[in-house]
Amino acid sequence: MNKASCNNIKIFRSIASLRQWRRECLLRQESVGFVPTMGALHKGHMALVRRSLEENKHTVLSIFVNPSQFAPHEDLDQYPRTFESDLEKLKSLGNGTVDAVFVPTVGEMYPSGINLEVSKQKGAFVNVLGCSEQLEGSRRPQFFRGVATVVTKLLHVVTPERVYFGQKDAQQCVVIKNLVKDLLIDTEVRIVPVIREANGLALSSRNVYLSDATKDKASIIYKSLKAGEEFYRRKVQDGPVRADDIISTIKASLQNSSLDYSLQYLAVSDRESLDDLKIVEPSKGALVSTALAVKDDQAKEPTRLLDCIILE
Ligand SMILES: Nc1ncnc2c1ncn2[C@@H]1O[C@H](COP(=O)(O)OP(=O)(O)OP(=O)(O)O)[C@@H](O)[C@H]1O
Ligand SMILES: CC(C)(CO)[C@@H](O)C(=O)[O-]
Ligand code: BAL
Repeated sequence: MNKASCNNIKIFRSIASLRQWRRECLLRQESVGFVPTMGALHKGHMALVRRSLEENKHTVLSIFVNPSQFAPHEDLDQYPRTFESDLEKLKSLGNGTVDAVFVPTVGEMYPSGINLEVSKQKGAFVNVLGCSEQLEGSRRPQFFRGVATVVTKLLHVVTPERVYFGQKDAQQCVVIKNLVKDLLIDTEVRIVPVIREANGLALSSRNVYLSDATKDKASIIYKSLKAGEEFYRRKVQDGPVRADDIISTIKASLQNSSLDYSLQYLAVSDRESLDDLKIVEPSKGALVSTALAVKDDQAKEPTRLLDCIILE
């Protein structure tokens, strides 16, 4: 069996070895929780792991930098790959850590091969229509097709009772919920709140591209979202609130900061359909999500930072 063990954490590098272990769990009627990641683990990932540990007998975490969600001009090659320190972080959780880490190869995950140019791709892909095109999708047109495809493959292999995603990637959560519903996949999707630095910056693997000074300045993103939320809370006492007024409040806060950024989108959306809202009704609430391309002297390319809050 292609399986290695590391302080009791099993490392599965092939689909067959993971499936064999999964079959044994099924025979013993033991539940499995699954945390898909692209590695470069941080406390945000650990929050997903902790939630899975609480709710399942076993937990599997996958590390796979999925090529099909990257456009040819994006950072697939530079994306941080830190397997040894990822494993150390998982081990440091102690006895209550993951049972297994699944690290498949690109060849096994894409038996027909994978080309980053969509027009040159062959084989089966999954599209979740209606919620993949706006927000992130407007900036990264092939992104959710890649995410939905790889998550479908991973769910076929792991067949977990529950799968865990972070609210930071708010649109991804909506896409995955619809994917699981529409393809009749037998797993429960669990969403875990955003984990942040003490200053409010959302943890993200791509934060490693930024200097400490820029990370400090980037904390204005969450502070600005919170300013929007406070504005909403004040106004909603008198009835529905105009989305444009929430957006203006957030933009004003961002513009008053020393962060060097260009705003890719800032939207107030329906929490389920992701449709743009003109008015936020207190009974329905809204998702406020944003992406900024942040410039840093240390990095050649701007770094895209995502964040969001839910208005309830
Ligand atoms: N700060 C966070 N709080 C909660 N969940 C998070 C956080 N950051 C990432 N996650 C979740 O961890 C899972 C794996 O994400 P991924 O490995 O892409 O890390 P990431 O930090 O989102 O990386 P990137 O910088 O590429 O966006 C996703 O479900 C993601 O939403
Ligand atoms: C869900 C995911 C692991 C699919 O590659 C990725 O998009 C991520 O880490 O958010
Ligand atoms: N967490 C999102 C993964 C990506 O940006 O590719």
